[in-house]
Amino acid sequence: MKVAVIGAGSWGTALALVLAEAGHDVMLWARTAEVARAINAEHRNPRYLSDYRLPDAIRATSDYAEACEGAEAVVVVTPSAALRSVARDLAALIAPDTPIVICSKGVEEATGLLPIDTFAAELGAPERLAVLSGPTHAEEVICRKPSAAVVASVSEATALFFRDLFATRFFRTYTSDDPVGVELCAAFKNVIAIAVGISYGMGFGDNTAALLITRGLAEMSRMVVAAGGEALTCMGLGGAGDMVVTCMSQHSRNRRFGEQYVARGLTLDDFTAQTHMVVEGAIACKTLRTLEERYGVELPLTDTVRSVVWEAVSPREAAAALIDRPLKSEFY
Ligand SMILES: NC(=O)C1=CN([C@@H]2O[C@H](COP(=O)(O)OP(=O)(O)OC[C@H]3O[C@@H](n4cnc5c(N)ncnc54)[C@H](O)[C@@H]3O)[C@@H](O)[C@H]2O)C=CC1
Ligand SMILES: O=C(CO)COP(=O)(O)O
Repeated sequence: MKVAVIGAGSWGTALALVLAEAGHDVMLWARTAEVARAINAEHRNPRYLSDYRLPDAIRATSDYAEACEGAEAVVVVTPSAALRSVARDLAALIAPDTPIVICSKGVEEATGLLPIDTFAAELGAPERLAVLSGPTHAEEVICRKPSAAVVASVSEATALFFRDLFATRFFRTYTSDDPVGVELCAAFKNVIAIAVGISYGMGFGDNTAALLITRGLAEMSRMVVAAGGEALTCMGLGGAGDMVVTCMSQHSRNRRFGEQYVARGLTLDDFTAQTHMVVEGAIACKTLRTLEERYGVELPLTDTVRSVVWEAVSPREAAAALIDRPLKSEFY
């Protein structure tokens, strides 16, 4: 099958490899002609995961029309902040029934919309839309370490289509009918990974990390249920699975941002300038506020991360405020 992958950062590059290994012809869209040229000439992405040779079945372009020409499926892997403009660009280039899967993790800042809803607002036809999420660091997928992801869609046929499109011996895929739950979990776990990173950066230990992860899962479930998703999704690959890997893995940018930047008084701009990578949790701690207000749920960890990253509250002050919260029952 001919598959267009939109976005040639770490995750787009790793997913292109998965799709090539699954036997598809992949056209990878990169933002710059220089990256596309290098992938075609040297079979390596010069900016991300550049140690790994990419299969010959992956070709690259910086031209949207060329990427989408003849595509039988579209895989979107840009930072979440770019999703609306990607949806607008794609609208004119792909057939109205071409299936699209979004692999970005975040919430739209201006509207509080989840990725599928942002796409549906531009393209209609939510049945052909899906999201893919899970505990899947690109750095491990690119060297074919066994990993698994969930594909969620309101349409069973679309979920099955993408499940089968990606499935390989090292990348196992499951389906879900709860895109809202999967998308919210994906946005949340990045915020909690920043909190865990800050906590380690302050010299706290594994107990504190487990406390943040578990209370983060409670916060995640409250929001998912309030938004119409299923609590069980929070126990799945896109929930607990991704929460654990993002909070504990050396590969996580969100955790690294918390541990090596926020805890040391450095900013998001410092991180971006040094790595050219996206820290979705730094944006999500702001964008989730819209949903917090819309659904009237309490998100103390998300609020705390936002206050430290954006409102100049010191990590020590923020930790003290959390510890001093009134004692209560665990689940009610
Ligand atoms: N890296 C990973 O292991 C995983 C990442 N993701 C998600 O995938 C999405 C993309 O992340 P990565 O591939 O890791 O990015 P990255 O941090 O490796 O690189 C950023 C990429 O975004 C591109 N970019 C920046 N602004 C853009 C714009 N306005 N329009 C189009 N492209 C733009 C850059 O050219 C670059 O290709 C994020 O939402 C992330 O949360 C999901 C699962 C795993
Ligand atoms: O989503 C991811 C792993 O599943 C990537 O997390 P980071 O963006 O923190 O690296």
